[in-house]
Parts: sequence; C-alpha cells; structure tokens
Amino acid sequence: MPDALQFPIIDLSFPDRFSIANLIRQGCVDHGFFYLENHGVDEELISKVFEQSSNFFSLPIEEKMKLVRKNHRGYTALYAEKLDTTLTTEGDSKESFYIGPLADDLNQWPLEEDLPSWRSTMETYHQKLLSAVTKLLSLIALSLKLEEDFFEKVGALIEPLAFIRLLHYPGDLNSSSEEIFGASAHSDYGMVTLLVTDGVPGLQICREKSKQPQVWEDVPSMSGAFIVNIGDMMERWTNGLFRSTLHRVLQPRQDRYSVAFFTNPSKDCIVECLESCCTESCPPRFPPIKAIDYLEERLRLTYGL
Ligand SMILES: O=C(O)CCC(=O)C(=O)O
Ligand SMILES: [Fe+2]
Repeated sequence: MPDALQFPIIDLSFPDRFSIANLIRQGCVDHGFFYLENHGVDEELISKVFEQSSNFFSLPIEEKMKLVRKNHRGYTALYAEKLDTTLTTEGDSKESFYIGPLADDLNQWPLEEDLPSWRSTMETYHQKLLSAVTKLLSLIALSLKLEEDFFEKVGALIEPLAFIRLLHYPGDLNSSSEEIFGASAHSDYGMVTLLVTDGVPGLQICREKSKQPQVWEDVPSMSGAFIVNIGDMMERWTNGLFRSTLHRVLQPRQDRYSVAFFTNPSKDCIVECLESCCTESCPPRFPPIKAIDYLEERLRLTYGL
C-alpha cells in the first residue's frame, strides 16, 4: 500500500510571496495538485453551498430536468456525462449542475420560491472564488518567473470563463460493473480548478498517465482547504512543466457531494507556450490555441455533441 499523498499546503495569506511561489511550483511540477488554505472564502459560505446543493439534488427528477444543461449551464443527470471518452460503458454515476460567468445571463436558476437564497448563495460563491483564483494566479505567474500580472496582461482575466460545478455522487447505486466510476479518468481543461469535498473519500490521481499499468493514489481532503489542480490549458502554457494530472472519483458507498470551480481564460485569450518554458532542444509541444476554441472542443468530446 503506497503512503498517502502529501501535496504542498499553500497559505494564500502568507506574506513571503516568493517562498509561496516556490512551493506552488514544486506542487505543480511534481503532482499538478496542492492544497490552498487561508483562501478568504468563509467556512460558513462553503457549508451553505453544500446545503443548497443537496437541496437541489433532492428535488424530483422532473423538477431538475426543467433546468437541463443548455449553453453549458444547468443540470446534467446521472450517467449523462462520461469524462473518460475511451470507456465503452454508460456514463459516470454522478449528477451535476453548472453555473457559469454571472455577467452573460445564460445561467439557469431554480425558482426562488422553491429554493430560497439558492441563486444568491451561488452568486456569492462564484464571486469569492474568482477573487481567490485571481490572487492564486498572480502567485502562479511568480512561480513561473513571470510578472505577477501576467495572466491579466495576456487577457486571461478580462471575463474568465469560470464555472461552478455542483456534484452529487449517490451512494446507493448497485453496480456490478467495475468500469462505472463516479467520475471517470480525466484531466481538467482550463487553468486551475479549486475543489472542495464533503470529506467522503473517492478522489484519486494517476501521476504517470502513460505508464501501464496505471497507478492510482487516494487524494485526502483537508478540512478548511481547497484541493487545487492544474488544467490542460496551463499545461500547454508551460509546455508540460506544470502537470494537468489525470484524476477520477470512485463510486462511493455513501452519498458524496463536492463543488468544483473551473477557471478557464477569457474566450479570446491565446494560450501559447511561455518563452521561459521552451528552448531549441525543447520546442513547444502544443500549437497556440484560442481559449474558447479549445474549451468548446473538449466539451464537445465529453458530451458527444
Ligand atoms: O468530485 C471530485 O472530487 C472531483 C470532481 C472532478 O474532478 C471534476 O468535476 O472535474
Ligand atoms: Fe476534474
């Protein structure tokens, strides 16, 4: 049995930004994962988000289907999504709900009379998470020996395509198939993801995606901290220096709730290899891409649209 994984713990309020940036670099190079504490998001707000999430998923399926996913916002039912597109089984055993950028009016909301304060709770969470991510990205820029406002300067943060995903993995599903996962193996698409779980285990990572057989290690939750992971666009920016690590969630034996916050750059932002991450002998591994084109293609593959 391998030892439990130990990721660096990043304290977002720590005054020595350079030592924090070094620790972030270590986490991103070694694992593509780290913990984030003192992130400025109240425990109380996080509890409210979990409570409201459970209130929504407890609604009858007909009610939930009224908000079925459109424009990548709203409800996705059990088995409707398959993150590992190579699997031949039906979809993942989770249901989820997406809330995207607040400014563009595309979000779908439950009625206030059905779920009072649901919308305002999620809007507050979206704003708070965006502010934590903005601070984190300035440290990530430092960790790459860039100026702190690098991600602002390249336009990634003008109107970031940031999404909350509420997740519910039911614990009472009897499945005989070993190929059914709560969330099958995938890497996230964007810059960084901030995840909080209810503490029920299930999340695992595979650090060497091309090594066979794959080795999966448990990621423990840390009370009060976000689990942060690097996404594919950040991996492309850094020419693979920062890893977008493969991860999955096993089907739990009891109900499991988690809340992910995916941060993608603004739609027109060009993601291209950083100068500091390539040399003549180590040329760019990925061509430049526009954030929205990359994101739409990944979503198309996941949802089979
Ligand atoms: O629920 C979790 O712990 C992880 C979810 C996840 O990886 C995702 O939604 O991309
Ligand atoms: Fe993920």
